[in-house]
Amino acid sequence: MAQVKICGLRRPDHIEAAAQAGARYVGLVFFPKSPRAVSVEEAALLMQHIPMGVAAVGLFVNPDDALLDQVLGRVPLDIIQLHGDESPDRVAQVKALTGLPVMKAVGLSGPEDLPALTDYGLVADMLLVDAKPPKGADLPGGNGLSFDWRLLVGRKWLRPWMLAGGLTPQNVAEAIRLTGAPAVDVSSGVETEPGIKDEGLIRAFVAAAS
Ligand SMILES: O=C(O)c1ccccc1NCC(=O)[C@H](O)[C@H](O)COP(=O)(O)O
Repeated sequence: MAQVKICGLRRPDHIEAAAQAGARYVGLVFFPKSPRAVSVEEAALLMQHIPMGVAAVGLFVNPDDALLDQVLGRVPLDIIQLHGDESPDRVAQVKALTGLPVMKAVGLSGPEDLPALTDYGLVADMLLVDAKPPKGADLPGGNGLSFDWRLLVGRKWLRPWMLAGGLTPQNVAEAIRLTGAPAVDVSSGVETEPGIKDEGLIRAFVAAAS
């Protein structure tokens, strides 16, 4: 039914499990405050376990040019995911600087947040439609929170998009049915605790989404 991205992978065996299960994207988090963060060295090693046909997505939060250069000098990512407060202009700059497709995360909590998807659709290559983090949250994503999927019913954007936020093996099929999402992204829903992925949950999620 939908393509799957498993985000926040930190172990080679989990990357291999995700790929074998049929995930089309794996996410590596370059945000030090995250329990899923990887160093540049760790990421370079993890890349060796990502097979052809599976896209490596690097997740950044308000990265400066130096961080992007440093990571891309060692880690041949396929897609840059921007998950901070990056403006549309900054999205365009990152595309130009890196030469890579950029996926911009947009947090939703109500209809007032929907216009941002149109704005970013003009510059980003892909959109990640996520739940808006709670005020004061430590992380701008990966909080295991969902939003009201009915906000998305009947809507279309200029770019390919993924649905994220509080998805689990139990609810992902219903989320896809309701929203028509062509792709889905998960982190907390395939973990036993923050940052600790579970192979069985990864397999169950991909099976439920596909
Ligand atoms: O996962 C993180 O730790 C993270 C940290 C900082 C910014 C974004 C982060 N994750 C974003 C993702 O791509 C998640 O997959 C997405 O927000 C859904 O997360 P979840 O609700 O936990 O499945």
